[in-house]
Amino acid sequence: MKAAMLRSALRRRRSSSSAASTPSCLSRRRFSSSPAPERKVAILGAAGGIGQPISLLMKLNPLVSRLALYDIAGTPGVAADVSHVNTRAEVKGYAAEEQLGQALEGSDLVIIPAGVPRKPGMTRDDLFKINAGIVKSLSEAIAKYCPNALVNMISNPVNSTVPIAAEVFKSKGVYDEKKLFGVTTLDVVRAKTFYAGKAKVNVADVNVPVVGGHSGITILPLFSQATPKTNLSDEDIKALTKRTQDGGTEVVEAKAGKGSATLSMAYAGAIFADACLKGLNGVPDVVECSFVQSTVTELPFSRPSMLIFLVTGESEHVKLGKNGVEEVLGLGPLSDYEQQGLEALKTELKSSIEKGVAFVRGN
Ligand SMILES: NC(=O)c1ccc[n+]([C@@H]2O[C@H](COP(=O)([O-])OP(=O)(O)OC[C@H]3O[C@@H](n4cnc5c(N)ncnc54)[C@H](O)[C@@H]3O)[C@@H](O)[C@H]2O)c1
Ligand SMILES: O=C(O)C[C@H](O)C(=O)O
Repeated sequence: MKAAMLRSALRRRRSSSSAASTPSCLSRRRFSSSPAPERKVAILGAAGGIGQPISLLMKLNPLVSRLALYDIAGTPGVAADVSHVNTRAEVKGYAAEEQLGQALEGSDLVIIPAGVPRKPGMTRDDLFKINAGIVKSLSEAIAKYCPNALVNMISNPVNSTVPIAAEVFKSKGVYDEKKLFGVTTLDVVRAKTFYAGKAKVNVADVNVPVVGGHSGITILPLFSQATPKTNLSDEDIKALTKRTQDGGTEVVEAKAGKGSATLSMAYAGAIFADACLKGLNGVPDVVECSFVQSTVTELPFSRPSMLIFLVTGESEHVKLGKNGVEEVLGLGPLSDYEQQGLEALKTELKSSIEKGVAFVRGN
């Protein structure tokens, strides 16, 4: 049932006009004379490697009317620079911690790329030590100043930072699982690019769902559901899966100590943020993959308030609506290889989720 719904939603999405599937900053709607509803977007970590290009992309998005750029370093320059772009959004920079409240107040959507990136030889989990604290304090501020905003978590390790934010929101009594998203769109972007290259099809026509979390084997691309259908061999599918799982490391190594993916991430983050804004604005059939809480699981709730993402933590196809996640669409039919991948990722994903939860609970 869920699989059929998913297929039909994805079909609708592919066949629909640009409204649901083309990022607004890339669509001709930016020349439209009728403005979309007022929407405030806050970017926390706006002066960083991801923060700067995603600030620009959100400034280009006609769905944004106010753009709040917050960082603990370098904000004034970035805000002044971006503010000169002649598009709808009014840009304001917020530079110090005491300005965080103002940056967040009235936000419909908060995008979080704050935190340190990997260097060669590191895992995403190695970032936990620093980034967990950053995400916790930013989440506390969101709970205080804009508890109803949608939150797009980019900071790594996503498999733990999303549970951290959820636990903070729960502790403040403002948690709504429909509004918290781990941004895994970059895995989808990569899977599409690599599939199109291998299958020699037009990348613009390609769709590949990616489920699971956002780290190594927890990233599970579902090439069996990729469209257009092609006759790639099992070996090709294995190689594509591995390359998608290692995509972040490929960039980290190529940057040789100067950080991780920033430009492709900003692109992916802007696509996901745009989908959230479209959902808020009531555009129908907006479907993306994201790391969200879900009760679609065969596992029992082992602790009453423990986070159970799908099967202890899966990315999901979510249909976005006026309140955030409107519907979790499920995994769809998996090949044997994907089913094995799903089983294999559970242990790591479960432990990353529990690590995040324990960090906030102090145990
Ligand atoms: N989800 C994904 O797919 C994905 C992809 C790429 C990178 N990332 C992650 O995104 C994060 C940022 O990467 P980057 O390359 O932009 O790093 P960066 O170091 O270039 O930028 C991070 C920014 O965060 C700011 N910052 C630090 N602490 C802050 C705080 N308390 N409040 C506000 N801002 C703060 C820094 O001043 C800096 O400007 C990393 O954790 C990285 O691993 C995630
Ligand atoms: O790989 C990283 O550390 C950054 C990010 O998660 C990515 O997938 O590019």
